[in-house]
Amino acid sequence: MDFISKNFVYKTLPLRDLIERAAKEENTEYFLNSHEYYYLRSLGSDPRGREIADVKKQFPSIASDITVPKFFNDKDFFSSVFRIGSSGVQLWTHYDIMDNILIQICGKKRVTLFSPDDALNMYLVGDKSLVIDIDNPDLNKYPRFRNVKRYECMMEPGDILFIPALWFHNALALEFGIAVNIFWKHLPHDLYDKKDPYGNKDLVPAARALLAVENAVKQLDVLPEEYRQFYGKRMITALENRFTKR
Ligand SMILES: O=C(O)CCC(=O)C(=O)O
Ligand SMILES: [Fe+2]
Repeated sequence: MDFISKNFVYKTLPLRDLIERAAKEENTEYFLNSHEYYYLRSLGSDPRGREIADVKKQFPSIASDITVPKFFNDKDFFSSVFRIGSSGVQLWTHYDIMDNILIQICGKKRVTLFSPDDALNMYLVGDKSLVIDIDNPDLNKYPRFRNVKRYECMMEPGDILFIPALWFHNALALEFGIAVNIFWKHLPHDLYDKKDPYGNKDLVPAARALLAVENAVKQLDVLPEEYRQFYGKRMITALENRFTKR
């Protein structure tokens, strides 16, 4: 999946049909073409997406099939999300702001992780990396991606991967797959954005800081280009001096 060219569309299907279609490479019933891929990221039942995904609430008859390991306190639970997809679907590299366990239920999946320390090498737009093809990256366009340290694992049914908050991850399904991931709040709850059904909005102080930077950059717009560039560089220096550049 490519969030830049948007090579996907959102459609509705009963869960049974989704599973049947996603498990096959070719389908007689389809939306766009008989070889299309499917990916479900479950949500809450509120169509405006304000309810939080919870397998226990939205899929009560099958929820007890999963035993969630006790990695966190019940009061910190945020959401449990179904991830069901065709073989070959690759989810773009992104970070989430909560600690997370990804439970693989069926199918093989390759998960590639990059440390938050590599944030400057990831070419981020929001929570996503512009480097879509991590196996064959365009190093002319994204030269610093050459420096990243890559961590890779193969997940098989029954495997659980701990994905710490801020760690970039990219998931490539090597077979039709069913997974559930669970996000929880490992920081004081008031730091999290209350209107965040996906669990991927930046922490409140971080979002404020990012907005302040954008506003600061806008202040320079009234200056001649030469000055804008110069003070842009001074801002970069100010930030570089405050944060370790790894
Ligand atoms: O398994 C996937 O398809 C994606 C998993 C993911 O992004 C997550 O657990 O946060
Ligand atoms: Fe994720």
